[in-house]
Amino acid sequence: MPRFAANLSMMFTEVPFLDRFDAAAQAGFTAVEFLFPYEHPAEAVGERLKRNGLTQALFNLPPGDWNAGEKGFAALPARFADLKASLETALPYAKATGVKRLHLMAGIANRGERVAIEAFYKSVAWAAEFFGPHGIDIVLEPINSRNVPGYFLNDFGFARDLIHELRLPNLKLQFDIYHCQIIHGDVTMRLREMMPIIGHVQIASIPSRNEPDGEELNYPFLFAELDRLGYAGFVGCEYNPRGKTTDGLAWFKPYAGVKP
Ligand SMILES: O=C(O)[C@@H](O)C(=O)CO
Ligand SMILES: [Mg+2]
Repeated sequence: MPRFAANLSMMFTEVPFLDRFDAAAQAGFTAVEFLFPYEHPAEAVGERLKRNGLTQALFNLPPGDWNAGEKGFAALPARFADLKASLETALPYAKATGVKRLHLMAGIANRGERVAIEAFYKSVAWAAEFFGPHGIDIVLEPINSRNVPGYFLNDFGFARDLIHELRLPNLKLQFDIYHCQIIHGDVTMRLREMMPIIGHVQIASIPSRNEPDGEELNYPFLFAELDRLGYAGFVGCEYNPRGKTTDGLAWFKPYAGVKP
């Protein structure tokens, strides 16, 4: 049975960020993820997590100025110093939460340019080697160009090849099913092919990015497929609830309370 993690950047936004841990636990989640914790002290985040007996499944490394449109800088050659600094910023949050995987965002850059590709390889290797001694994986997530125009990493095949080429034991793929369906389709066959390198999975309905209970994909089939494939990681619920978060959790009822 999949182990679901509530995404606290998108779910339970009816309450302030730190209160979302309590709300997720009350709803039956045993794990959480979110995009960025950096506006809050690391100790406060860790305290909410532990108070609720939650496991931190994932969060993202600092992306730069998100409100100005930055989406990370791993593929931006001129931003390598920022990349290195961002790893130091994230480390206390990783320690406070005990997270075992961090998402490194690529940034807005042209994958047709060699300098961007070289910068990305260099940043990915640096980040993985930085966090390896801490027992933390770096995960890379292809993101569709409809949601994030110009995003460097918008192809699952490119991410797979890079992971195979770099051969770093703590470098994995973040397989967001929502993005995969929009970019390529053929989700089940891609899950089967890429399972050995998948470090994290995320879900949402397609195309609306709401609860995984309808529209284009048959999620009960995909959840069973993850089990058939022996996937033991987390499944992040990265969706925008249609209404109140708890009103949209009927799909989750059979899975509530599953221990990580
Ligand atoms: O799919 C997404 O958008 C997220 O997983 C993310 O990390 C970047 O926004
Ligand atoms: Mg995602």
